[in-house]
Amino acid sequence: MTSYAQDAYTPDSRAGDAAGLDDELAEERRYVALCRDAMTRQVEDAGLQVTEGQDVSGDGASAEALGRYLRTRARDMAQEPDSPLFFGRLDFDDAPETGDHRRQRYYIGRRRVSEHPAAPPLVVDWRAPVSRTFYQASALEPQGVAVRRRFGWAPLSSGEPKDLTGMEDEHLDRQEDVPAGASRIVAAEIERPRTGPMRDIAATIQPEQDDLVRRELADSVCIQGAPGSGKTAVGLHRAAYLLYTYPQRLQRSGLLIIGPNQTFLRYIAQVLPALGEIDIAQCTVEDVVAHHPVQAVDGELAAAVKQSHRMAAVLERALYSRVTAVPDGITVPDGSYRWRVYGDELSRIVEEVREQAPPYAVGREHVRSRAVSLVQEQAERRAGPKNMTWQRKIGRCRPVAAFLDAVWPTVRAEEVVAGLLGDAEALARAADGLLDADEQAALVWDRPPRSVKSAKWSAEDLLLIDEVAGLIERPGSFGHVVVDEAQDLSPMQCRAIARRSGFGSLTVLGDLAQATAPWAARSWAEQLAHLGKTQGTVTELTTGFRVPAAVMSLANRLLGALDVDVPPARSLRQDGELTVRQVPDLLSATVDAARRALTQEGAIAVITADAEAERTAEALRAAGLEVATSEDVGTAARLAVLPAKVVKGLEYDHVIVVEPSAIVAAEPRGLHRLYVAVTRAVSRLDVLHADPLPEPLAG
Ligand SMILES: Nc1ncnc2c1ncn2[C@@H]1O[C@H](COP(=O)(O)OP(=O)(O)OP(=O)(O)O)[C@@H](O)[C@H]1O
Repeated sequence: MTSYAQDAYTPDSRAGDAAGLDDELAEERRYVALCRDAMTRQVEDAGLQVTEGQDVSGDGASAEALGRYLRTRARDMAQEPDSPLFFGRLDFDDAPETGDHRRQRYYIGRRRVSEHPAAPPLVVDWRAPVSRTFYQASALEPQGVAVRRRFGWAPLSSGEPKDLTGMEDEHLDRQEDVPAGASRIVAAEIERPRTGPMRDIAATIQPEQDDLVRRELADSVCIQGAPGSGKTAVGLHRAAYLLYTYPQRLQRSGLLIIGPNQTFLRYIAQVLPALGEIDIAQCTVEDVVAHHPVQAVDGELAAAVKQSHRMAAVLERALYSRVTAVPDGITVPDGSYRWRVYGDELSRIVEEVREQAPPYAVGREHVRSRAVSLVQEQAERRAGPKNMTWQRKIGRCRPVAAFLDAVWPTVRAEEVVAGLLGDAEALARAADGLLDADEQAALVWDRPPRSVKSAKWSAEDLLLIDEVAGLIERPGSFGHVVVDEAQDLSPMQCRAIARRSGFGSLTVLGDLAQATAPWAARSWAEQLAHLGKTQGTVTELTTGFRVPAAVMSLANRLLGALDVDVPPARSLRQDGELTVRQVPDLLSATVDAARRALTQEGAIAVITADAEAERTAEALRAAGLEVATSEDVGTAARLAVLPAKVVKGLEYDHVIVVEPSAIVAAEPRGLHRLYVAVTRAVSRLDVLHADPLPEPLAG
């Protein structure tokens, strides 16, 4: 049974029962008022704790962190006095077996609201265990729920804050539920105009999405999802869920979100704070390995080789080529004694440590301590027990240090990489059987720098440095890492992420059909192996929440030509418009299309081949239109002109794709790029072309 108070939507109508509905709505509004009061007190309390926080914490740094946290919380709450306090209600069946005939009732919202910390919540956090039922219960499996109520919030008039305006009930106890496609409240959320950055979907998470959001922390999950199927949304909500459910473990080890570029990170930046999570590291994979500024650009072949997994083996060989044969035995002075350790004994130590394959720096220390043990055995036989201070002294004495520096020298990652790129012979030795002659030639620097310090590194070099640094010393592992647009990661980028999640788990999000990088993944099994999580499970999402059916069918025609093992997507949305027009003058047609688009609500993107973006933006500006660029996505003018390379992950109400054949021709995986471009549209897609359309779209 669905009831909509403002705008009654009643398949099983209670027509004539409008008065009853109004009463119920009035009752719910009273509950809103109660929650608002409690919320106001929470804000005041948080403000108070800010002041007190500075006095109670132990040291300056933690006082600052605590103060910052509390201030942010107080600010968030203060900024949201009118935001919907809850979006759902669950009424559970009576429990006659316990003699309890009151219906247990829970309101579900983005954050917990209570009159004081120890009181039962007025609103339960969407991540709490009981909230799972809100997302999962169905007529087939009611899970004890009698009625699920969804609330609609909207401003009563324009400019007003949002108010409770409607509700939909599903009587699961009478086997009635409303499929997602038929729910007015879900439809309103999906079809709302997009302005500004991405928003959370806590109110309308679908059961298959909820399943993924709530997987356990230890599970590594990989989500292959059609465009607009909610991969990014699921990844961000999973991050928020994990932080709520495993606070201690994740506070210790941390949670990291990796996105494809800064434009994308700006676009998603608001979702986690809106869900109550602040201070979560969000960065690109380039940021992860940013040991130095990028000051050089590699040629195509050099870049491709450096991104390939074969490079990992080359680097490992190069690093361990520094571990050399033991010259001779050593003599260690110790007061009036001289201890002799023979070369074959030392060789055995080095060999055994090498076999154990610890990180390089740890290996060096193992060799040192085992050499000291050999000395210690002799010393103790002759002169009695030796303590730690003695061991440290022997470990640092000149003969032992010289032996170590000879057979297992300390080394910096930059030196190893520069040693390869600056020396064709060294590279040939390390790359023998792994890279062919052309590949090796592409890697060697034309003009080696005078010193490692003055080397100018490319983006790919930083990956090599990170790989070697990881062999020397393992970096700390995050408890969980969410990786978006993971189909585009190269094997070496995957390895950089694997090093940072070795003891943690991963949420891997992507779409093989949207893979545009030259080294992009062909299968998830392969990508998971590079990410160090072969045990990760792959789940498909095929229902699109963004792209209307008409646009999706155009995209599915492209999909057929992409040679990827991905099922066609279906859209939940029957609205939307698609036009494909051949025009004599692209620029003036683009200006006209943009003008028409501006007469409607929402955000508009003009997507062109990379080389055409600037010219197109100028033409629109010359026509008097205000135009944003990729730098101010989600913040400035409604109309943005974007090169095709930055639109991955973004969405716009109205998309104008200009000259598809130029987008396709601009790069080897141009058809994939076009697939990404056309699937950015939420409501309307205009395709403008002067040249013939690419093959799969023609005819
Ligand atoms: N359950 C849902 N309820 C309402 N909106 C949803 C839901 N799931 C996804 N959406 C919306 O659909 C749009 C697409 O979601 P999202 O960007 O997460 O998809 P995606 O799979 O990452 O897309 P792409 O592959 O194109 O990057 C977003 O506006 C998101 O808010």
